[in-house]
Amino acid sequence: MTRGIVITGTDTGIGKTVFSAGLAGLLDGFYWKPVQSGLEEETDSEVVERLAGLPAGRVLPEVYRLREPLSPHRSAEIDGVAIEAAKLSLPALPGPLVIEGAGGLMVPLNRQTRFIDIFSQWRLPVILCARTTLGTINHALLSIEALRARSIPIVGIVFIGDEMADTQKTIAEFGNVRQLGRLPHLDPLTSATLRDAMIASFDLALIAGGE
Ligand SMILES: Nc1ncnc2c1ncn2[C@@H]1O[C@H](COP(=O)(O)OP(=O)(O)OP(=O)(O)O)[C@@H](O)[C@H]1O
Ligand SMILES: C[C@H](N)[C@H](N)CCCCCC(=O)O
Ligand SMILES: [Mg+2]
Repeated sequence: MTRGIVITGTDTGIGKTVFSAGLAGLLDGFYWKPVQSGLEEETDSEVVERLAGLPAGRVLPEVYRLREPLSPHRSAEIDGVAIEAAKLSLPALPGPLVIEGAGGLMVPLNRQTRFIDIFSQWRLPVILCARTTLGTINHALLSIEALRARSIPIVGIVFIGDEMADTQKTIAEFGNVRQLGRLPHLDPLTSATLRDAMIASFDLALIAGGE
């Protein structure tokens, strides 16, 4: 297993946190959301604590907790906080770490740095999460191109939602990426249904094997 894996996505609100919770649970690992914007609703770390089924202490504290549910750069400005990339250094841990960004790759942390710049420094393998609904081909292929332009290793793509066989195949072919699996919409979404769906939908060896 690699020491860490970055979960990014084509957009915000597509299911990165739910997939990250499932993956951290499956790996019996740790979860880290370094920058959380939006504190009024359940935070991503709290969602993972609820869904991953991990023992206490496996969800690391965020480095930045920003009040407004906006792009982190703006949320930080409103809170009077300057996000410093140097503070987002990788923690050393005794097990695999699942790291979630916020939104997609080009989301800014401040007026100079975007998530993709940090991912590029970390040099960790990345899993790209994508919706299956219309519009996703463009978002997914642009995201893959941006990762490749920076030589960021791509483990593969995870789809979230109802099966769209041609869409998934088209992205995998044009993007030259592996399809790691598809997490269906779960109702109810609980720790148990998520764990069962993760086991049924993903081959851990494929994910843990890296690029
Ligand atoms: N597989 C799923 N089954 C049921 N509901 C889901 C699933 N995936 C995501 N959701 C729901 O969709 C919403 C958005 O998901 P999630 O918070 O994981 O998105 P995200 O990509 O992490 O967003 P952000 O960019 O804010 O971190 C949540 O309400 C979540 O419970
Ligand atoms: C508030 C939201 N849930 C995320 N935490 C942040 C998403 C930032 C998206 C910015 C953008 O691409 O316009
Ligand atoms: Mg999230």
